[in-house]
Amino acid sequence: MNEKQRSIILSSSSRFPPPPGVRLSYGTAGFRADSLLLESTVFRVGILAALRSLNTHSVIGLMITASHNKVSDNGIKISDPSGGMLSQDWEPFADALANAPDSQHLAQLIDDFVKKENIPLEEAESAEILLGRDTRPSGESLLDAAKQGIISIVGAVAVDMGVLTTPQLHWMVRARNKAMKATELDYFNQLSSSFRCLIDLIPQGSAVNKMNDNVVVDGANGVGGEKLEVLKKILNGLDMEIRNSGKEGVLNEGVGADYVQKEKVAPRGFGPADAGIRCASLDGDADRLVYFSVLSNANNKIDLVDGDKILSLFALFIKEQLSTLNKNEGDKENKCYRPTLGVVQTAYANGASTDYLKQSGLEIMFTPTGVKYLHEKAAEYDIGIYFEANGHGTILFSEGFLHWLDGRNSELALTSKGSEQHKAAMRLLAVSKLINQAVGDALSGLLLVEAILKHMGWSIHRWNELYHDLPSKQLKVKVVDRSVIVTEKAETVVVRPLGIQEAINIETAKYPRGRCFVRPSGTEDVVRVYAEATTQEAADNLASSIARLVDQFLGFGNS
Ligand SMILES: CC(=O)N[C@H]1[C@@H](OP(=O)(O)O)O[C@H](CO)[C@@H](O)[C@@H]1O
Ligand SMILES: [Mg+2]
Repeated sequence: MNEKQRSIILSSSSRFPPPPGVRLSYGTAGFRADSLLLESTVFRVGILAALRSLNTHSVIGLMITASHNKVSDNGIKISDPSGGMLSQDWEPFADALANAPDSQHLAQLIDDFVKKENIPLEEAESAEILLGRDTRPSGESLLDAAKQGIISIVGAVAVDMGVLTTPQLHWMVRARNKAMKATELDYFNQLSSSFRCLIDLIPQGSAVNKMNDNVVVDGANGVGGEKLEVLKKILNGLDMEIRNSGKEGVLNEGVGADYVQKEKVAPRGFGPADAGIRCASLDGDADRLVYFSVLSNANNKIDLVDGDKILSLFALFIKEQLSTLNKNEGDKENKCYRPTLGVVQTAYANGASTDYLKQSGLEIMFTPTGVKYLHEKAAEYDIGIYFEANGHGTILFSEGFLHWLDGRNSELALTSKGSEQHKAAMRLLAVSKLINQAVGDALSGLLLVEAILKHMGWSIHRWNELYHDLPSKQLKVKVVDRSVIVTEKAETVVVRPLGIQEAINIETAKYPRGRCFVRPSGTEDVVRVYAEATTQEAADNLASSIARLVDQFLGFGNS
């Protein structure tokens, strides 16, 4: 890099010194920490985003959020040109930048990296970064730090898109890079028109009643609730009530998808009066969605309808539409394209969901935890559906399949307009527009669930009855150094330290249908334990005994 560029980086970075003694890592979903520690990291990620934009000759996104974490935390993550997560081979550079001890080291790192990757710094006027933030109070000043980082690469442009959900920002980045309309209004219009299309295609006589019509949504006191209020105004055909939309109440405190899924209780603002009603919960940046219904016998207990069940509903619907589309076309090879359909889960998927999906004839793949892995795998199919149990997921359609489907749809419109086949083609096209192709999106996921339930004429109870979850339990164990745990087989087997897995196997074998695995968290300084068994008591006991084992092998020796 030239002297001018170098001196700009040196002087601007000296205004954002890193907090002493803090080591940050890009982790499962970007950098996350107490917001007071993040200014320097965010500034440096701004630089990285500008370099990434130059390197890919595309628009890059930068989102300031800590999702479901407490309001005093914040974080930053990057959207790649496709709208997906930052390419994993840049993560070590992100880590190195964030942890450079001073401006000199930082400038040197950048210089080395620019040379190594052949980044055309002299073309910086073509770098453009879209910035978004959630509703956290620290967001504004952190966004400013990110801007300072971006503009310290001479010529790079930062565009502040304001308060957004994480999936909205990813959607915009993807749309911009495909030269499509990319404003927030375009996003809302695409969602509402494709939703309307699915509603208009609902078979006559589907059992609809008032109870089935109404959905109540917990907005986690965050950006999702706020945006849903806007979407609701332009939506047609959905009776929706939004609570915890952030006007009062603290972000993620006793509310939101993470709380509902982990604690299995109703969020604040919901109670016995809601018994039987279909309810949904978003997380703090609206990329996760779970459903629930409040049980009448108090204690705020709920029936949880988690990401696995959303996945099952989507898979069922897609499979049904595909088989309708391909009906009677057995001998006409050219018309009958058999797209590959795959489902992607992690080890946290409830075993009952995996059994159900297998019995339904679906191909299931497992990846390690973290959307970046699931997304990558799902993209290998013509239609790839992925979900984490916690409610993050989406449906990906390959360009090739969409191209074929478009053609088939036009053909059917001419030869058999309004036929079942034609409707199936239109539904699949509408789903591909409704569901976010960049990342899991609670807003678009919610609309798709609502449309499918209406299509099937199902209540939340009917949906929940698809299969019965096996009782499960999750625990966290603090250990001395969680990075010593190395896992294989999509995190289901510990290969290091030696001996742990054998001990886990012996313990698990004591429980009928017992399943258990441990892995180091990518977002918290803990080891997570997951156990499943035929009764809640057995799952609890299995989880506790494995947690003790982990502590014996790796902990501080308290057990
Ligand atoms: C068990 C669990 O829910 N893990 C979450 C959590 O990751 P951990 O690596 O387990 O901390 O946060 C990730 C990012 O939000 C999410 O992708 C993942 O599913
Ligand atoms: Mg989130």
